[in-house]
Amino acid sequence: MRNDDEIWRLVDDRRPEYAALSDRVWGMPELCYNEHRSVAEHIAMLEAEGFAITKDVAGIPTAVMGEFGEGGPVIAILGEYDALPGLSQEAGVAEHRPIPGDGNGHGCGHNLLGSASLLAAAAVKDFLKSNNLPGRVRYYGCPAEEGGAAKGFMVRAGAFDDVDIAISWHPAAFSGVNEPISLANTRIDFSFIGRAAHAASSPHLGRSALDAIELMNVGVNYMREHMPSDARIHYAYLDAGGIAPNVVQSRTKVRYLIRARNLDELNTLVKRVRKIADGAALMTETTVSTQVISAVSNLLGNSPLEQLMHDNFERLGPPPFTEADKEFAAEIQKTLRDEDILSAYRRQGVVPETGKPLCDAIVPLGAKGAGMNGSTDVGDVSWKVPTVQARGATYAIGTPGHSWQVVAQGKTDAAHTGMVHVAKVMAGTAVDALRNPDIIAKAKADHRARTGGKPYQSPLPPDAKPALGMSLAE
Ligand SMILES: Nc1ccc(C(=O)N[C@@H](CCC(=O)O)C(=O)O)cc1
Repeated sequence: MRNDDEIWRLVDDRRPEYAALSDRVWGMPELCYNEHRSVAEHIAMLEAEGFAITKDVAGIPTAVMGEFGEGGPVIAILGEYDALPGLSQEAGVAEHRPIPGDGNGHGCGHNLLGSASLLAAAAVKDFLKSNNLPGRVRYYGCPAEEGGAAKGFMVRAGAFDDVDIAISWHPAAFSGVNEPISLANTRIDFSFIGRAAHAASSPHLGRSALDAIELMNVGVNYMREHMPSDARIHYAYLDAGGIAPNVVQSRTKVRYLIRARNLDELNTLVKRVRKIADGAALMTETTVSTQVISAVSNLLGNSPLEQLMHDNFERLGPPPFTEADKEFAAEIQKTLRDEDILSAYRRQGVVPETGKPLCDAIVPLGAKGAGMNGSTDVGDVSWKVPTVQARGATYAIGTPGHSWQVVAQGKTDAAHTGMVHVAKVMAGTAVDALRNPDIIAKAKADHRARTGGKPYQSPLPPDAKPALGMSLAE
């Protein structure tokens, strides 16, 4: 029997337990640093599997690490389990049907992300055991990917200092090695303080903190034409100053999310946004203070690991979706526009096909897609240690990210099949690296060449802390 067969069987055997874990986490969608029940599910599974468990990684109550093995290289497999606000949705239906409750939903598929990564780590554990191999496999349960930069705080606290390589994945419409392109970003809250006054009888005595935000937004809107074209700036009002139009708003808060190709471009933009905020405060005779909520680096690729993971994809073939899987995916596609589907192909750099609801091929390594204009805190792990990510098909082609359609497809057989499939790819990649130290040496050399040997620098200001217990709308 080939060893890669053994590792894949170790993954397959666990499908029922890990599909159930994913479904339970789907059913308790928790946000940014509030994933207490979800991490408890992951801890219970780590205990059942016999991992040595470290809780509260980096002082974060919803972060966990499980380790198995002795000596040898350290392979980290990264999982996530946070959900998104406003995306509550019934499972298995092809229409928008929110569930009564808190409104949260697994609109980025992190229920699958965490379960597949833990599944892969568990299979590698048993492989190490049965083959009596030196080496350590770790599962990192990472919270708050959606806006909390938890992995950045974990890296900064030293949680990856002795890791040799890191492996992760993300649910997607296509299967293949993830193109290692994402935007660096930071979230900064700007709080303005003015002076309240009767808006009709003494408006001249008031100084509007709401005007300050509006002028800041206008300033940033004018700046947009004069920034790198792939940079992004978004904002959300956290506090517009109250509901009374006849009171001059004295306190307001706006959250800015600023993104750029790399940290240098990001830092330049952040300085300009800060100047605009100061300008708005000057114009309105208000004061402004700021708090950095999160910051993440762009992704750094690693050619040897990408090749290794791609070889695993090729050996395994595409996920074995059934006719029933395709039928439901086709129902989901009826809720999408042709433009959604075409743009999904374009983003992958793959020639569009019609009448194909689910991925049935492996995206070629190096296919030139549009690049990811989103961000991920895996970026910070990737600057610290050689890192590779898969994308694993779990939903219909064209499904937009962060949508009710992702949530609706989060518990399907297709989702479970995609989860098991990508767990095999990750476990196979880990086992190949464990059995062949040369691969790890090559991955490290590639990493050194890309970073120029410069030690990792956190984009987080030294006084920034994980935004624990903070609701996203605070
Ligand atoms: N493979 C993926 C990784 C991240 C995301 C994503 O949507 N991330 C969020 C949060 C990123 C952050 O702020 O760190 C975003 O870009 O807005 C999507 C696909």
